[in-house]
Amino acid sequence: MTQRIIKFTKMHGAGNDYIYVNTLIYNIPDPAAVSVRWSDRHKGIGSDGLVLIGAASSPEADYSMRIFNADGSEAMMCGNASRCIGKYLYEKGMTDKSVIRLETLSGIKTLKLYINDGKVERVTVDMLCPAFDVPAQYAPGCSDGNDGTLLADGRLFGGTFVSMGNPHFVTFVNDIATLDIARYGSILERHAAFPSRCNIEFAQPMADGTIRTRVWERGSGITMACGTGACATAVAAALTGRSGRSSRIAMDGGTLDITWQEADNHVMMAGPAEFVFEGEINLDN
Ligand SMILES: N[C@@H](CCC[C@H](N)C(=O)O)C(=O)O
Repeated sequence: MTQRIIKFTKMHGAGNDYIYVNTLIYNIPDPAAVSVRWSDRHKGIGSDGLVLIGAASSPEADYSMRIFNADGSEAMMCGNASRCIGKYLYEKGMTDKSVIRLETLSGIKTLKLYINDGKVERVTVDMLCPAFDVPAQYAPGCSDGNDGTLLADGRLFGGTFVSMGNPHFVTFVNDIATLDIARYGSILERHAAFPSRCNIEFAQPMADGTIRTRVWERGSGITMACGTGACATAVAAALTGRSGRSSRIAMDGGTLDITWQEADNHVMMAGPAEFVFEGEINLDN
């Protein structure tokens, strides 16, 4: 019988906050609906979504991750959650490995934990290769390859489509501090160019060498950071000559260090992972 009282852990990576449940102990029968209820910042726990940690189906992996956005949609990958899972598994004694293989819907990702005095201080994730498989309907108003220009509420946004296991449209702007990202992000997420909707990154290279990036996430709206979005931004910046193969992506909730390796084409993401609090909640809430 499914237990009704579920113990959960709230964690964040650069401010991108999720509710984590160990499904080796607790069964969540309808995670999409639970994510909508629990993510609510007024009537629920409050988060950008729900993350389920479970057994891996592949013998190559140690554990698995499933990620649901705040609107209940399931995503293929989450960069910030994968770092948090590394910390969760190690500090809760579920592994003593400092290299963990995590199964996701977009492949097995390798996490490397940097441990000091029993605490995981930083996690690096091998995010595998970026893909530029342009959505079928990306053609309207677009130029060549994965670059295009999209119209949203009277403003044109030139950008690059990058898949990091999930879809991203990275648009470079020159008014990042004042841009109304809720206005434009909500329209671009559901633009006809993106049949499966899209995560949107608004980015601007800054004088200090960082790339200031603000995010509108598919299924969750404005978030403080997006790991896959940071990777997509770094790749788009490198492709368009705005940066080299390594970038510091400065998001609202923290900075992620991204390197797009020349040797194997893999994108490496490094950043923090933090516990916020533990709690328990009735599955029916
Ligand atoms: N916050 C995430 C990505 C979460 C999923 C995304 N909203 C989608 O629908 O693809 C990250 O850190 O990568």
